[in-house]
Amino acid sequence: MINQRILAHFHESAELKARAAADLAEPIAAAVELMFSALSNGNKILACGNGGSAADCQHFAAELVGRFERERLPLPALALTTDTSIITAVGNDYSYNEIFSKQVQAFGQAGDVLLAFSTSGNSANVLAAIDVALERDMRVVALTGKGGGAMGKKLTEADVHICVPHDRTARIQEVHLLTIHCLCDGIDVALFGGDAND
Ligand SMILES: O=C(CO)[C@@H](O)[C@H](O)[C@H](O)[C@H](O)COP(=O)(O)O
Ligand SMILES: [Zn+2]
Repeated sequence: MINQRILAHFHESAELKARAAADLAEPIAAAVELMFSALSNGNKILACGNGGSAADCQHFAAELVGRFERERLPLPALALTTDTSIITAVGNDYSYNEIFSKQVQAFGQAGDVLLAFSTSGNSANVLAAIDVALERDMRVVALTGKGGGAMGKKLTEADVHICVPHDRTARIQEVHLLTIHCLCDGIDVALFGGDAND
C-alpha cells in the first residue's frame, strides 16, 4: 500500500516534469536573461514565499551567494524569509501580509528582481511584495501553479511568469525546485558560457 503510494508520487512527479518542460523552457530562459541582466548592472535579487516556498527562497539565495556547480564570485541574492526578528516584529505590529512588502520597501531598488514563489498564486504577503516591487520599478519573476491565481494577473509585460501546469502543491513545489536549479545553471552559463558538465 505505502509502496504503491510512493511509486505514484514518483510517477506523477516525473510525468509532470516531462510534460511541463516544453511550456516552461521559454519563461525560465526569459527569467535567466532578466536576472543576469540585473546582476550585470549591479542589481540584486530578493526572494519571498511561504512554507516550502520559503525554503526555496533560501535554497536559491544560498546557491547565488555561495555557489551552484562552478566556482565564481558571490552574487547578491537575499531571502526575505530568514530574519525572525523582522518577520515577528512586522507580523506582530502590522500584519503577516506585510512581512515581505516591508522588506522590499527597505531593500528593493529600481532594477532589482523580486523572485516571488506561491504555488496558489494567492498568498497575500507575496502579492503585497509584488505590489511594492512594481511601484519601485523592480522586475518580478513569479513561480506559481494552479493557473497562477491573483499573481498572474498582477504581472506586467516586463515580468516573467513561470506557472507550473498542475493543481497539487507538492508537485508544483517539485518543479519550482527544478526551476531554481535551471536558473542557477543559466546564470552560470551566462557568466562563463558552456556547461560545467560538457
Ligand atoms: O510545503 C508545503 C506543502 O508542500 C507547505 O508548507 C506550503 O508551502 C504552505 O502551505 C504555504 O503556505 C502555501 O502557500 P502558497 O504556495 O499557496 O503561496
Ligand atoms: Zn512541501
